[in-house]
Amino acid sequence: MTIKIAPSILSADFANLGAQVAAVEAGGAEYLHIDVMDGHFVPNITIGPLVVAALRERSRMVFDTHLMIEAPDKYIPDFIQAGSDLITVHQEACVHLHRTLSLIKEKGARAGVALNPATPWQSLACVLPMVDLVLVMSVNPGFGGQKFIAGALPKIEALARCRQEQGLCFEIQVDGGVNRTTAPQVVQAGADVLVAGSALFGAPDPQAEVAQLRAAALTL
Ligand SMILES: O=C(CO)[C@@H](O)[C@H](O)COP(=O)(O)O
Ligand SMILES: [Fe+2]
Repeated sequence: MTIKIAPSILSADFANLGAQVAAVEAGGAEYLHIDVMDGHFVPNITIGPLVVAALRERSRMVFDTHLMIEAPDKYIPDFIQAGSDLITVHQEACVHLHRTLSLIKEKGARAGVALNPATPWQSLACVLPMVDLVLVMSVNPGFGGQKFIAGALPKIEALARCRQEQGLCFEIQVDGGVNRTTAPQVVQAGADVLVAGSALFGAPDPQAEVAQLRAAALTL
């Protein structure tokens, strides 16, 4: 079994962002998870396209941009232009989800959709064939360092089952409270991509911690 590790820069030292990103890339992380917050959809404000463009000069990782913003269509082209490979929008923030996912693909990126802990996976039934990734939030979005919500596990299992039954190929990503203890649970449930912020950037050696987290996740 293979999984991908997606360090969330929300928990990085922003005064040393280039070095922190280089460390997790050297540690073998496949995706760089970039949390974009607008102070409306979630009660926090973070990163814009300028930061994505600056990091793009320094990294070859897949840039995985998690948009926690209202009306995302307005900013999707800017984030893709800045170097995002994958754009994930929230189901709860999209009035016309099909249109938004189509826009991401038209602009040349992979399309993901995220679900808050209170949102049932069945709300995605009509768009699953067109998405590249489903992000299951295992905390309420807005902040790093929160406790894992175990209710995410049956949702991951149901999505993995649906994917198999329908012959679909989207990745299942889990975001929030993922650490050496919770990682094996989410992988057993069927997750392919693990986002980790505080567990990686809060570790004494973030570069080494990427491999430690991967090893722990695959301990079945
Ligand atoms: O999207 C979010 C939070 O809204 C996440 O990507 C967090 O940044 C994950 O942080 P940890 O829970 O791993 O510390
Ligand atoms: Fe995130």
